[in-house]
Amino acid sequence: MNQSKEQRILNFVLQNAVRGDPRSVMDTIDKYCSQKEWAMNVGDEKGLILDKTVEELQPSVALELGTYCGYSAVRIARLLKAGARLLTVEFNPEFAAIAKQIIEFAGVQDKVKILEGPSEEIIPQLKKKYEVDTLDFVFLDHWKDRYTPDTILIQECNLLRKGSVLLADNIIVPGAPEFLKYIRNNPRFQCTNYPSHLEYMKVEDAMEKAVFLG
Ligand SMILES: CNc1ncnc2c1ncn2[C@@H]1O[C@H](/C=C/CNC(=O)c2cc(-c3ccc(F)cc3)cc(O)c2O)[C@H](F)[C@H]1O
Ligand SMILES: [Mg+2]
Repeated sequence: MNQSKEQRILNFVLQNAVRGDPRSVMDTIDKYCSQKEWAMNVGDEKGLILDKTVEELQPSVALELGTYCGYSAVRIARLLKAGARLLTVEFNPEFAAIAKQIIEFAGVQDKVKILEGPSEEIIPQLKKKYEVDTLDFVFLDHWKDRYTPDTILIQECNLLRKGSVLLADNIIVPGAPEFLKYIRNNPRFQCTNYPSHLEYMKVEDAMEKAVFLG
C-alpha cells in the first residue's frame, strides 16, 4: 500500500530534522512542502503572524482546531512558557498519529496534548474532562465551514474570558466568508485582519485575529 503525503512529510522530518529542535522541524517541513509536495501547513509567512500573536499573548492554555501534521502545534508549543499547554484537536487518526510523532521529534510533547476526535464533541468536554477553566488562545485551522459553529460552541461552553484571542487561518483561501461576517459583526469581538500569502505559494491569503471583549 503506497505511502500518504503526510507519511512522506513525517519520514522527511525523521531523516532530515534535528531531534529536539522545533525550529529545524518547522524548517524541514517548510522545505519539503515548498520544494517537493505542497501541504496545508500554516507555513513560514503566516507562521510569523501566529508566532507574534502567541508571543504577545503568552497564553497559559491554548486550543488548536485542526492539528493535521502538527506543524502549527510545534510552532505554538515552542513559544509557550513553562507550565503552559496546547490542546490540539484532530479527528483523522492517521493525521493524529503523524502529528504525535512530529511533535515528539521536535521535543515539545510535554506542552502539547493531542485530543483525537471531532471538535464539536471535544469542545464541550474541555472544562470537565480536560480541566480547562478558560482558553487564552484559539487557533482555527480546521474545515473552514466549521469556524463559526465552533466559535459559537466555545462561547456557549463559557470557555472565553475578556481578552481571549482567536486567530483564524485561510480567511481568503480557501476562505471563511461566513465566519468573517459572523465575527466582524459581533460586538463582543474586536477584529484585526493580517494580509499574507497562502503557504508556499504566491497567492494572497490572510489571517483574522478576534479579541473577545467579555
Ligand atoms: C469539524 N471538526 C473537526 N474536528 C477535528 N479535526 C478536524 C475537524 N475538521 C477538520 N479537522 C482536521 O483538520 C484538518 C483540516 C484542515 C482544513 N484546512 C484546509 O482545508 C486548508 C486548505 C488550504 C488550501 C488552500 C488552497 C488550495 F488550493 C487548497 C487547499 C490551505 C489551508 O491552510 C488549509 O488550512 C485535518 F485535515 C482534518 O482532519
Ligand atoms: Mg490553514
